[in-house]
Amino acid sequence: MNDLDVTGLRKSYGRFTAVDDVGFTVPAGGSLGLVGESGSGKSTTARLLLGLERPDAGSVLVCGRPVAAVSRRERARLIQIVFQDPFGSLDPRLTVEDCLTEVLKLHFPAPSYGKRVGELLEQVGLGPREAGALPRQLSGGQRQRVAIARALAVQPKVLVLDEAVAALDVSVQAQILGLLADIRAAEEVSYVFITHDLAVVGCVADQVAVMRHGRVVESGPTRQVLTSPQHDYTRLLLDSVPRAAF
Ligand SMILES: Nc1ncnc2c1ncn2[C@@H]1O[C@H](COP(=O)(O)OP(=O)(O)OP(=O)(O)O)[C@@H](O)[C@H]1O
Repeated sequence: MNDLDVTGLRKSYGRFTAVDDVGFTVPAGGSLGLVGESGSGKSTTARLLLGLERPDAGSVLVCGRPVAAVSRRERARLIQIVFQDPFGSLDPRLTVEDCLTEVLKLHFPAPSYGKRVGELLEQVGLGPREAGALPRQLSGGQRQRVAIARALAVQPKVLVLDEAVAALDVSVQAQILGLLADIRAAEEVSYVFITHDLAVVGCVADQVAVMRHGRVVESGPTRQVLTSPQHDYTRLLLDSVPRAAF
């Protein structure tokens, strides 16, 4: 069974259609890059995947379950998202340890969460020093690691990363992408990488779907799409990549 089956998604705001007949699948443990320039409908698609907005048409199934029809709590166990700027999503008053404990308490009945918090921090390359820190005492890369740990704490089937490394400098980007690749190799989780950056896609995605004006204009295995693009728009995106990353 696929981790994610997306069919015929459509979302309009007034007369403007932001997402138009978008479909893709992600197999178990797979990784899909959803690319396109600003305004192409990527973030709207992300909100539809997460069930944060209802589509006008189409469906999102995570492991065969429709996200629109399950409870919020159950949905959180199916699909999680990490945003570009975790500052906005991390509670500034909670230490890293308290932030992770809070999520674990919501989803798992256990007398002690300390061990699991330690495991999660280790998984994202953080240790006891960061456990006691507040978000403002961490670097951007460390905060993003905390956001990833928090998302993984509920053991979701699918993790959506919406421009999750866009705000980081290139060396930290590479560290986080390497970390995500290691996590995928070790856990039963699949990724949807939403990005305008084809270099990111080249590093982490098995499959890629290229969006333009709310539609998927080209999709296929990443290497194939990056090395022999079929659509003019994909070629244009590739031509505008400033660095030789693939
Ligand atoms: N709530 C909304 N109301 C009206 N229009 C919206 C709304 N959300 C998105 N749009 C429009 O839908 C289009 C797609 O936006 P979206 O944020 O999905 O694009 P994107 O590819 O993620 O771009 P970016 O990378 O800049 O976030 C844009 O033209 C945007 O103005």
